[in-house]
Amino acid sequence: MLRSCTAGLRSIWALRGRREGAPRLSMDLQPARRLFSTEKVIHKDWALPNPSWSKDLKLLFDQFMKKCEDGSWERLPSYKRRSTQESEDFKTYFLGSALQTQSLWKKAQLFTRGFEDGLGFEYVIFKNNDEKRTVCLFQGGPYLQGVPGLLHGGAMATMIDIALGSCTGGAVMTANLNINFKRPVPLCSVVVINSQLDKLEGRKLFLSCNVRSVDEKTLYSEATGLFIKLDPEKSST
Ligand SMILES: CCCCCCCCCCCCCCCC(=O)SCCNC(=O)CCNC(=O)[C@H](O)C(C)(C)COP(=O)(O)OP(=O)(O)OC[C@H]1O[C@@H](n2cnc3c(N)ncnc32)[C@H](O)[C@@H]1OP(=O)(O)O
Repeated sequence: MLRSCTAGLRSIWALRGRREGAPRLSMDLQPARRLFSTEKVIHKDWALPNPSWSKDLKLLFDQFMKKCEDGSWERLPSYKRRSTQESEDFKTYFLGSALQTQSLWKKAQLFTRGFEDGLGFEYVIFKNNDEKRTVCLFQGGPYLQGVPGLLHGGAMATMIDIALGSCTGGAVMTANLNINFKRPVPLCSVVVINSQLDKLEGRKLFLSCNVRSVDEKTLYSEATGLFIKLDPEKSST
């Protein structure tokens, strides 16, 4: 698996500098073109295959895309930033004025999408709305190392948080996350995070997930999470 990651990395370096938003490109661009390029990066859907994806990840992706054909599953797009009304509402109703400075808001982006292809978090989430569950396919790149050769537990926790969050809807925040790390995850390997909504109690959403290897033989982690639907009457900051 590490070998496939190294092969992927070679193509990443080959692509470096030619990708939208890469530092070498944007340095010498005219302001208007730079803005155009930035816009393209922001609106790009990152939950799609790129050359760093391993064979396992691509195979699973294709299998789930097939499941989407009858409408029972949907692939969730993923952006560095939301520019939707939903995001605006979140900003207006739930964030304090301190966080609303334009310059900060423009710079901010989802940190899992801040790495170049293959180096950090490569993932895609598929959702089954009827069954209130999601499947997240995740390949953690070399910049997510903790113990040498292994994925950092914090990186795994991040993905678990995102995976559980994908089973919710609307404006929610994580109130509690409880993870049992059962086996270490090899760096650059692909894991499958199966998440589900177990219970809805007023504004409280109780969720759980497990993280397994592609062949399902290894159980890496199990987790539960409590997410709270935000109350527009209260500010979160
Ligand atoms: C609109 C979308 C925009 C989209 C934009 C782009 C998004 C693109 C996707 C990114 C996906 C990333 C996913 C990252 C997800 C984070 O990283 S979230 C960040 C980490 N979490 C936080 O910082 C949360 C900090 N905590 C808080 O702000 C507040 O405690 C909360 C969670 C909002 C709750 O506050 P509250 O609304 O005042 O609720 P409160 O009345 O205290 O409690 C409500 C109920 O929950 C219970 N409760 C609250 N906390 C706990 C707890 N820890 N344990 C047990 N029970 C609890 C209470 O006991 C109460 O129970 P009941 O009395 O109703 O039975």
